[in-house]
Amino acid sequence: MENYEIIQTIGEGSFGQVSKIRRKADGKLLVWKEIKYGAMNEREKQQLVAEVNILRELRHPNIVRYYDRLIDKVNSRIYIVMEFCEGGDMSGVIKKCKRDRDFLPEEIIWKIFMQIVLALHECHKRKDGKILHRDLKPANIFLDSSMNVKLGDFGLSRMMGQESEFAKTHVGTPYYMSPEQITDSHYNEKSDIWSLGCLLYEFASLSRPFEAPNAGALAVKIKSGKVEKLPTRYSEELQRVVNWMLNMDPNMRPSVEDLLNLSQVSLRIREKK
Ligand SMILES: CNC(=O)c1c(C)[nH]c(/C=C2\C(=O)Nc3ccc(Cl)cc32)c1C
Repeated sequence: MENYEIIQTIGEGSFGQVSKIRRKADGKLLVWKEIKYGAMNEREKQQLVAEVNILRELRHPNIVRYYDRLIDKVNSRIYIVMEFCEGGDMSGVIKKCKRDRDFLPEEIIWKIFMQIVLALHECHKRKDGKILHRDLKPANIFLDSSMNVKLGDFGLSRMMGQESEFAKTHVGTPYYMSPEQITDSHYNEKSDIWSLGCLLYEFASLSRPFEAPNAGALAVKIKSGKVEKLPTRYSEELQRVVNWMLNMDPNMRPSVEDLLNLSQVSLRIREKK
């Protein structure tokens, strides 16, 4: 801990406080996420260690970079040191757009979407078992200083997924939960695609596809499969891709590969190179 200086707390990440820190050796700005593991049982602790090890392996320009982990045994806390993204998270961007009544230009939406698809591709393509995000939402999508999009909080979600006791005391309203997760809480990569569909919907309409005051009413809405159309300012193509990902049948949803081959996405991947 002595290698870092805490600057300020910048957010309540899922399951832990996120603070902006400075590495003393070179003054580099980073963040750390504090996770209190005192209340975890043995299995959950194993899971946490396994998932931090997953984080360490993920190296991709669109995934928040893991730098270090510090264990404070005295206070049963683990600190995960990660990349600082000075643009904050997409939930902040969406709130600002809403406040200013300013829709995101379609061009920007596709650029953001393309980078998240690339990040998911990196995780889904892994040899030894896919890493499923399980918690794709605007608050887990970060922007760095050059507007590059970074998927954050990766991997920790298995440990913190709905099924774990530890998470039960921490999880918010699961707005992006897929229909199959509600019925048989069966989670696979097509559930990540459902959440990605909810994300893309929210970037365009600045509101969630399914809103409800509590988890019960939310489940009814998600199971109804009814979704408002996007604002008419956006193309048919954007509407079609959202509808494709929000298909009630997981098998009818696109794979990450299908999304990479979309003209709107592949075009921008080539532009990036
Ligand atoms: C208002 N929000 C901010 O100012 C903000 C900024 C500038 N950065 C963040 C958050 C992160 C950040 O900058 N890097 C991160 C890596 C992992 C996680 Cl879970 C969160 C972050 C936040 C919440």
